[in-house]
Amino acid sequence: MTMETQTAKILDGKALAAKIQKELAATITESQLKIGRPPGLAVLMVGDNPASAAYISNKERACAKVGIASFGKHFPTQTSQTELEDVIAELNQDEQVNGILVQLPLPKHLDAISLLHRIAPDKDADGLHPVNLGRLVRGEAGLRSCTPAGVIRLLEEYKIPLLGKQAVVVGRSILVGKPMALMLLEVDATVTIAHSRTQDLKTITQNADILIAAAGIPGLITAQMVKLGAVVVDVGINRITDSSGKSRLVGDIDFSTTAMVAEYITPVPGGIGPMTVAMLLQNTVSSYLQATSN
Ligand SMILES: Nc1nc2c(c(=O)[nH]1)N[C@@H](CN(C=O)c1ccc(C(=O)N[C@@H](CCC(=O)O)C(=O)O)cc1)CN2
Repeated sequence: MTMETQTAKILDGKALAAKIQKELAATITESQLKIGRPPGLAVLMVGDNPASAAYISNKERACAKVGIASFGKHFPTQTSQTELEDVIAELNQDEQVNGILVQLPLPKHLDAISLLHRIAPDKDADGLHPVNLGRLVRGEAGLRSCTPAGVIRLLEEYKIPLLGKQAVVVGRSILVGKPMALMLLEVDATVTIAHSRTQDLKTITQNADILIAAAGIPGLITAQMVKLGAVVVDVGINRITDSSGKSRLVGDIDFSTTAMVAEYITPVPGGIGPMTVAMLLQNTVSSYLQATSN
């Protein structure tokens, strides 16, 4: 009896993120000689969500690697909206700080959207301010949301054709799904957004040349839902505990079965997660170069 094995090629986000970080480090070394200081990124975290704390130390390590000064600001869970707004107002004025991000999710009593509105659009390292989202809608230059920008950059690196292709995005969050759909439109894909209320998801995903799963549901997409030869991108990052009691990361795509039908697939971990961090560093460096260009 022969065992069926993976046939899809891997879209290696970890390797591409390392390459981008190397390029950014070179840019920073060169620019710093003229500018006299490094780029700065402020990361605001509220509360003690262990996953958020891990993602932040990941971002801080990446900053240190490329030469970005990171200013971590950790606040207790009960911090008020006004206190955070005041901190953001100070950071907006601080010349050492070129990028500001608020780690999500926030504790329930805080209004994340209105905090994001307070970040100066040109320091919006996560690309989630309405001005930057508006620029994306209009196809203008601006800071792009990190995860979807990472998806596009990875597809471009592997020269995956997007023009005229049927792209399906499963998920409609402001962090990923909606900006992802707009970025796919920017490169002339034909885009469908599916979500939790979509009827007959399988019929829609089976039509996708490019399938982006960003629903936050472990294993939502199985091989039966994927067209033969499709390009499958997994944005989900879900920590699950398996039957042996071990905790591990899985995506929204059932990797082992889907890899038998797809042409390309992203792994979790090692796919879009590292690309998100690389795009955050890239946004911070572009804000720095823009702010110091006069
Ligand atoms: N303000 C933001 N909050 C959140 C974002 C975001 O982009 N901006 N995205 C996620 C979390 N996130 C970044 O903040 C993030 C998650 C995971 C990774 C990553 O590199 N994951 C690795 C695996 C790491 C592990 O072993 O745990 C991988 O996929 O290879 C990067 C960024 C929610 N909040």
